Amino acid sequence: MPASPPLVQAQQIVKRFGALAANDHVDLTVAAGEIHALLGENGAGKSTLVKMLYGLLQPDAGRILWQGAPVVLHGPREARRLGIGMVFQHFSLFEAMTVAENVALALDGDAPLPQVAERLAETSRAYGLPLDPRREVWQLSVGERQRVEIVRCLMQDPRLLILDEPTSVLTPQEAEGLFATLAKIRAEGRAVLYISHKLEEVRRICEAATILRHGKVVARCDPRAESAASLARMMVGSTVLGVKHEPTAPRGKVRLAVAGLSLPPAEAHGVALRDVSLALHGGEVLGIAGVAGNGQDELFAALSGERLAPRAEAVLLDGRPVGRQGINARRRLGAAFVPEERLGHAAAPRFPLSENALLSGHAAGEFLAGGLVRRGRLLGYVDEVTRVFDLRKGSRDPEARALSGGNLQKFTVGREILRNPDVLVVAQPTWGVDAGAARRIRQALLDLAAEGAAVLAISQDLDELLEIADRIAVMFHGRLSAPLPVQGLTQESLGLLMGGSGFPAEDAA
Ligand SMILES: Nc1ncnc2c1ncn2[C@@H]1O[C@H](COP(=O)(O)OP(=O)(O)OP(=O)(O)O)[C@@H](O)[C@H]1O
Repeated sequence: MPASPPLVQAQQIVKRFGALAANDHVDLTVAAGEIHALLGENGAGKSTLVKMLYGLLQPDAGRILWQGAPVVLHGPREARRLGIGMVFQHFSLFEAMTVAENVALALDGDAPLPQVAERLAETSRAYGLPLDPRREVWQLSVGERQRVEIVRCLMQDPRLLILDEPTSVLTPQEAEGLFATLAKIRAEGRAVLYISHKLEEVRRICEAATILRHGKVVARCDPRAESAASLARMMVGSTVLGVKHEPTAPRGKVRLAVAGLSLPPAEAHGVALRDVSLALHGGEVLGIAGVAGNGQDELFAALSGERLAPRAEAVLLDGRPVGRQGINARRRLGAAFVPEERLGHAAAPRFPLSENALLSGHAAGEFLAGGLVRRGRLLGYVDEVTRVFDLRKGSRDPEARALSGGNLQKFTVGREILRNPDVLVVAQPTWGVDAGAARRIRQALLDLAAEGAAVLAISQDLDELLEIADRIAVMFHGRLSAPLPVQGLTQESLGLLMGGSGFPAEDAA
């Protein structure tokens, strides 16, 4: 009996953006019942390839075979009809609508809402992805939003599920839940094409991998037989080293202080900040750990001035009370901020990088002369961020949305670090960047601190915090623990704190 053809094959796919070959004769084969990793540096061409498999982009050359037969996918609807589903890095949910309404909107067909809600509840139960169909999306944590996207995709009964960096914003526990779901999907004979920069998890859950570099396939392997280091080497083409860091006790003067800050939730179901205090010293990296949705976003907003404190003295920058001042005033005093969401919050998608640099730099008078924008300096600044953070992009000053996710992350972090701030508050500094770029960003944060700046890093990546922080504090239900020296901490001890141990009993209830 002839063997059945692979579920999907891409053969000699070429995709160009101007002069740049984002995919250069790429071959990829995914079998049914396989979790197949698609690996590569930021900008290697992974998203471009999967967008073609999902009908969002058309190849310039090459062909796609579905169960052995050539297909031309003019759009996602055609891809879905074949049995291809995709969950993107950037979510596409309407905040003001309920989970069920969002799902109903995306389904091809016009099933009545109660029926959709019922199927949704069934699917979420069957795959261990708990969701309440009646909740509005703005109330959901990042992890819950991703669940909505995955369940919505599964409701279309895909044979191939494409996941673009699904765990980059998940806690370890949420990621474990997702792996259990993927195991179930595989056991049903479905295939998963899995894009991730987290090489340890790729080794754990994937049985095949295709590795891209500069748009070309450079290797295929069984990740289970590799180490994270050997996978990184194949991706980057050279050995990726760790950062240089000797954690120390705080020595410099206090540059950022928060004193007894309480803030009601910004929205009906948001998190209240409760009596938060911290003192961040020059020369120090303070890590903030916590399960998503425990007040980290609210803390970021209060530190940046996007939300004002009730009292000016609740937030001090180099001793100056700034609690009642907005983000630009705080920038003028030497602070810089990198929010978690890079497209929409950290960067305006349709603005070129130069204008995005102006957006955060103008407050401190950078790039301006006599009220006019100094365009040459702005472009020079984009060039510098590009050089120092190794941005890969198709032109000198593209729109933010034309950058690959990881490259935009490098830009939004690099833009602030190169301003040499005295205080840097950064959320998820290496979200979605490859191993080499993560090392570069982490080292740059450490170098900034070594020069006397105070760095506060909010991150869900405990390995990252253990690598770069001098002290780590944990957020739970809007409270912040006392910071602990990193030397005595482990994943496990942090995990316990993140679950509420050591916090007042009424919080853990
Ligand atoms: N619409 C576009 N216009 C111009 N260039 C683009 C466009 N989309 C992607 N590119 C470029 O194509 C290259 C490949 O991008 P792609 O998003 O496929 O990379 P990736 O491997 O998914 O990266 P990451 O890990 O950062 O998500 C990048 O250099 C990117 O700047």
